[in-house]
Amino acid sequence: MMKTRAFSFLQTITTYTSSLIHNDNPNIRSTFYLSIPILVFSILLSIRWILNKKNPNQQLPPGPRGVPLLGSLPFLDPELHTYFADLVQKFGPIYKLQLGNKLGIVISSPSLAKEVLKDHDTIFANRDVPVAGRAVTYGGQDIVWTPYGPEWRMLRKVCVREMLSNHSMDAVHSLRHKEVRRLVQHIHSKIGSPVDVGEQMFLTILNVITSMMWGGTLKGDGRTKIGADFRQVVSEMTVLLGAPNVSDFFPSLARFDVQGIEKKIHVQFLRFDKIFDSLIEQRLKTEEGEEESSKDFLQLLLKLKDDEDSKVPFTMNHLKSLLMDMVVGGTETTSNTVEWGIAELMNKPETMRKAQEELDRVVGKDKSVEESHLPQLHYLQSVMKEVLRLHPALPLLVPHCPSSSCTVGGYFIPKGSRVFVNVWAIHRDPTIWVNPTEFNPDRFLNGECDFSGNDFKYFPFGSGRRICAGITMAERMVMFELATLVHLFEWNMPSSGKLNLDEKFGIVLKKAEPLVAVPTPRLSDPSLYA
Ligand code: HEM
Repeated sequence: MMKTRAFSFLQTITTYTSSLIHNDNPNIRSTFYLSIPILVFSILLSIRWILNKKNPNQQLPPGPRGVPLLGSLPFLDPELHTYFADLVQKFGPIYKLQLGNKLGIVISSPSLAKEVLKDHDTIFANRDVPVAGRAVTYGGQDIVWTPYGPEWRMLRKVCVREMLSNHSMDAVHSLRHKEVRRLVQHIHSKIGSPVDVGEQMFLTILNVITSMMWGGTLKGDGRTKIGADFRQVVSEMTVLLGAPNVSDFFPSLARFDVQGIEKKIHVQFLRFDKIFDSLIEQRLKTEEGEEESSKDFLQLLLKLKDDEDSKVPFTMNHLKSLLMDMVVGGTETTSNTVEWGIAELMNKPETMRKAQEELDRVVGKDKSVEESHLPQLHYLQSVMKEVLRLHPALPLLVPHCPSSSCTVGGYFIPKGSRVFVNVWAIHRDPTIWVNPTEFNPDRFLNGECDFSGNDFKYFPFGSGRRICAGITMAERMVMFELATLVHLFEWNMPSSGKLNLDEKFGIVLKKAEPLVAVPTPRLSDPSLYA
């Protein structure tokens, strides 16, 4: 039946075509020839559509229709994490969004996240490098954006082994101690006046990271002034990295940089690049005269660069990209988490009191918090987990990109799609969490969830091969800063201020309004603040 219909359809087309070709009117003939490419294109599109329909393995996930050419781009809300979460109601836990020429796939359930990050880990361990990411990492030569393969493995191994492992962290324990003491002194000097909590956390983690990397810290006036500049640069970079960019969705338009994102981020990039160049130059100069200088990360990297035997060459661009990853990737994520922690505790005084009681019990009222106390602070660990549940620093992780086409949730996911795993939405799913929007650290007290990425209802650091490279440092710094601030100070809003817990999306989630709070000393021994 089908065959007969197809045959008679073909016969009609052939007769009609032949009449047009042999038509005496030259206008009709030329119109016919002009319409051939359009006809061929339409036939090809129809064949693709029919094939997709016929083969269930090639069925794309559902999703909004969008408008011709642009797809859903005109409707994207800048608060991508909540916008994506809202669409789940209509399209379910896996849906597609046509973003210009790019196909976006949004995943919002534990079982689908497991398929992407565990079952098909190798395929999804790739990245779709945005123009802005490429611009700040010497063409995408860092850990975050390098495609999955030997180069990425080499970079990640270098970083984790030499700087971010438990062993390396233990070796530089005194640097963290020194910076946290400096933080306490600074806050104590501001007693009774408003303090920008996020800024102070940022300066502390920045100093920890830079002192580990090249032995440099900001002190005195420079700590606040230069540190605040650094913070602004990092913050602008992460906002630009998270912003939807026409150049990514229409690569052929990338050279026009329609929104000016590449230009803006390049300006910020140059500021860092200049700092890195001068640090490297200084280090190379001092090394000429020294037999054995201090073994910081930069020195190890410079040595690696000169190692001609290594299988994957380590270049100066790799070196600078790694410095960039640590400074940009490690600072805002960590400092925003502590800022959220203090804000949530201030908003729920009974949780603040519980945390303080635990600190008084474990540390005492006559001592300062040391890193050795942290494993015994079970309630505070639950506070940290709860903060990262409600406000995961990277709410959509870093988007993944399949290196070959595959099937997820029964749907076809084409090679090269941009895959957003909405960990923020999973962490607030009412079918998984009781009263999901309530800040309640008690839910973690049974020790059930950890950061290993094996539990797909809770994975603030991601999961699988691309899991965060800095978990050890992040955990230690968040806990150490949080414990110290809660143990030594009471925090209140300025009389004119109101605590605001709204979020603002960038690639890194932040508070819509910075937390500016007034500290007062909590303990009576003045030597704890010196
Ligand atoms: C609370 C603090 C932090 C959180 C919540 C966090 C979270 C994450 C997440 C969700 C990812 C992406 C995982 C994925 O794509 O699936 C990531 C990647 C990464 N993070 Fe973190 N991070 C934090 C702190 C740090 C720190 C302190 C460092 C280093 C100093 C760091 C270095 C990195 C790097 C290098 C990557 C890229 C890994 C790769 O692509 O292979 N992060 N982080």
